[in-house]
Amino acid sequence: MTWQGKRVLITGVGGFAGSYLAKALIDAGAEVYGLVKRRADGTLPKNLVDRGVAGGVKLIEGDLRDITSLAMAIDKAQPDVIFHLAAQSFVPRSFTHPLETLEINTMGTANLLEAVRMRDKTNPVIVFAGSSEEYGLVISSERQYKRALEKYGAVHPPPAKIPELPIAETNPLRPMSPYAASKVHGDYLMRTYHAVYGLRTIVSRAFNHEGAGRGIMFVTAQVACQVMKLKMGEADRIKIGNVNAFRDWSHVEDIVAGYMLLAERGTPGEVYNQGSMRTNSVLTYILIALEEAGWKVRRIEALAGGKRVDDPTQPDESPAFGVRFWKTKVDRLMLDEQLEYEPQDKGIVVETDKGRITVEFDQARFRPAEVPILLADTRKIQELGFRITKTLRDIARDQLNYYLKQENRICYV
Ligand SMILES: C[C@H]1O[C@H](OP(=O)(O)OP(=O)(O)OC[C@H]2O[C@@H](n3cnc4c(=O)[nH]c(N)nc43)[C@H](O)[C@@H]2O)[C@@H](O)[C@@H](O)C1=O
Repeated sequence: MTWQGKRVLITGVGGFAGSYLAKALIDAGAEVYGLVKRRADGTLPKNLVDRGVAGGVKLIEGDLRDITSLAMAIDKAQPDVIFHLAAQSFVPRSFTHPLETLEINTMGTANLLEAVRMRDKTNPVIVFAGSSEEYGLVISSERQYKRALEKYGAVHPPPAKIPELPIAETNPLRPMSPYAASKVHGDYLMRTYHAVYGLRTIVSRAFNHEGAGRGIMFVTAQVACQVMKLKMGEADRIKIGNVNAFRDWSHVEDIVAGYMLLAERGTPGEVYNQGSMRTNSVLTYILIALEEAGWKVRRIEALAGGKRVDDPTQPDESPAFGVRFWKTKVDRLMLDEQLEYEPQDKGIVVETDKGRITVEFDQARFRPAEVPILLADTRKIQELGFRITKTLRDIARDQLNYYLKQENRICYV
């Protein structure tokens, strides 16, 4: 499929991934319509302005909770392809605002599918932004399985093999937040509407994706913004939550290319992971961001004492879970379960070539339940031609550069 002249509707076009997708589609020659919520002040979404496509996207006012507005958007856009990205996407907010999350993510998805079923005559391809969060409680070792059973009482369904990594599309879905549950519902709805009504729905389960302009409440943006503040002398420490979590981080541009690929070559009714087939700890992301900002990290140690690691960012290429990927010495120690930082460690002192930096644990940033580790098996989408082009250091550099501008350095959570 060529994108030249194709009519595309993006829900969530003003969001982080939506704005990158709009840019890529416009560059490819598509006619892009974007659903945006009414803005009383008449301003354009900052993401669209930052991507340079504020004038290029045909904005349609609408709200996922209002099916009439969705029907009108479909009438107006007459789309060949719909990318359904709009969502309440911040996991902690879903714990404090579960109903809002369900309304937007679950009912909103149902509204969109109903609007397409009732109004559309062209049967567009619909690519749905599912999420790696749907996999949730992934079991990585016997020890972690035992701990999960102690903490949650049950792991359902029980793991067929341990480790359950890397995560294939056939892995069990064990959502660990209202956000994740809302995405599981959307995922199943998409496939139901394919099976029952023949809608051409394709589910993407993207793992974490980052880059310049990532929402400030997400961890990579929190880290990059705070590191830049340190560099500019505007802060004296970094505040963070759980540094033991492992995530499969890709650059948003790679994921957006994957969304387009799915629309072009994906099979309706199917599910595709999108990710980097790497996994790194939040701690590594902090240390890498410090290095990309100009510090050389020599050693780390718990603030409360102990858990000392020399040369923590030393590259480690040894395989983990049968996959060979870039990681650090500190990742390796954490994956081997030799190292884990607890809230009572209070934080970490990072010794660098230019002095010590404090990374302080902030209790408010820990979650009621946590997804411990994510590592994508992306062989299915690779068969369509999917490739990752950016490294973790590329991602950190891109995010740091965004915070060189003072007006972007608003690190509140
Ligand atoms: C694919 C998936 O990706 C995203 O979900 P997420 O993985 O929850 O992303 P995050 O960047 O908020 O957290 C990553 C990890 O980092 C830990 N963490 C430590 N300290 C802080 C901290 O200070 N802030 C945050 N936000 N997290 C922290 C936190 O506990 C978690 O383990 C969304 O786009 C979601 O919509 C989505 O679909």
